[in-house]
Amino acid sequence: MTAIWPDHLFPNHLFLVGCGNMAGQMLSRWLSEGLEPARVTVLRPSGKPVADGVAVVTDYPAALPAGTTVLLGMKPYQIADVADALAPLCAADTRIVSILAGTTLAELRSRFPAARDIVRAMPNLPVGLGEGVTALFSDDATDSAARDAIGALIQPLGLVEWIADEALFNQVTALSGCGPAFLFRFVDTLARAGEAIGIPADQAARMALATVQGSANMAARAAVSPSTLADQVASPGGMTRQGLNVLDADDRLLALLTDTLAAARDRGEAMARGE
Ligand SMILES: NC(=O)c1ccc[n+]([C@@H]2O[C@H](COP(=O)([O-])OP(=O)(O)OC[C@H]3O[C@@H](n4cnc5c(N)ncnc54)[C@H](OP(=O)(O)O)[C@@H]3O)[C@@H](O)[C@H]2O)c1
Ligand code: PRO
Repeated sequence: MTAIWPDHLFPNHLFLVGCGNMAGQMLSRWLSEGLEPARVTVLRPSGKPVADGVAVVTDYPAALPAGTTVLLGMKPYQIADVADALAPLCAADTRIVSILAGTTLAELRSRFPAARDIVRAMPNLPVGLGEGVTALFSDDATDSAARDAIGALIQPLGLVEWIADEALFNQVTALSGCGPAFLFRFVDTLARAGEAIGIPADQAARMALATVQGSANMAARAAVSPSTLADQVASPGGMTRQGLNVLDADDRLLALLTDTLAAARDRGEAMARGE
C-alpha cells in the first residue's frame, strides 16, 4: 500500500492554470497521496469538473491566497495571455511551477516579475501512477526553502532529477517528457512486427505490451545494466543474438533514437524562440 504523503509537504493552496492530460495526472497523484481537494483551485476554460471537492473556475479570482503555489499547465503558446491575467495576482510569496515545454526561466521571470520563486518542471505522463520522471530546474533567485518545498511536492510523482544547467532542459524533455510517446510507439510497432511475421494481431498486442512491462520492471530491479540483461537473454549462437545483430548493425537503433531525441530537442529550442 502506498504511504500517505505528510500533509505539510503540500502547499497551503495550489492553483492550477490548465488541467489537461499532464497537469491532470499530477493532480490525480497528489489527491491520491492525501492532498486535500479543498486546497486546490483549477482554472480551465471548459469548466469541466476535475475531482470531488476541487474548485474549478473559468476565470481568474480577484486574489490568490497568501503563499499559493501556481502550476502552469496550459499550452506554452498561451503564456502571454495567461501572464496578462495572472501576473497581477502574484506576490513575492507566490511560487510558480511551470511545466511548459520550451519556455525558459528568463521568459517566466519576465512574465511574472513579482514572484521570487519559479521552478521549471518537466514531468511525464506516468506521474499519475507515481512512476513518472520529473526534471526540475531553478535559478539562484529562487529561495532554497522554496526549492525544497517544490521538490517535496514533486516527490510522490516518481523519480525527481534536478538539472544543473537549463541549457539541458530541452534534452531531458526529449528523453523523459516525450519518452512515454516513444515507448508507446515502440510497443505498438513491436506488436505490428509480430503480426507481420504471422502472429494474430490481438495476441501480438498483448504479448508486446506484457513483454515491455515485465522487462522494464525487471530492469528496474536488476543489479546489472540493461545492456547486460540483453546479453543474458541472448544465448550464444541463438535466436536473440541474430535479432540484436539487426538492431546493432551500424548502431542503427542508437542512430534512430539519437535522431528522435534531437528532433524533439530542436523543437523545444524553436519553441523557446517563439516559433
Ligand atoms: N502531455 C504531456 O505528456 C506533457 C509532458 C510534459 C509537459 N507537458 C506540458 O504540459 C502542458 C499541457 O499539455 P497537455 O498535454 O496537458 O495539454 P492539454 O491536455 O491540451 O491541456 C491543456 C489545458 O490547458 C487549458 N487551457 C486551454 N486554454 C487555456 C487558457 N487560455 N488559459 C488557461 N488554461 C487553458 C485546457 O483547458 P480545458 O481542460 O478546459 O480544455 C486544458 O486543461 C504543455 O505546456 C506541455 O508542454 C505535457
Ligand atoms: N509533451 C510536450 C510536447 O510534446 C512536452 C513533453 C511531452 O511538447
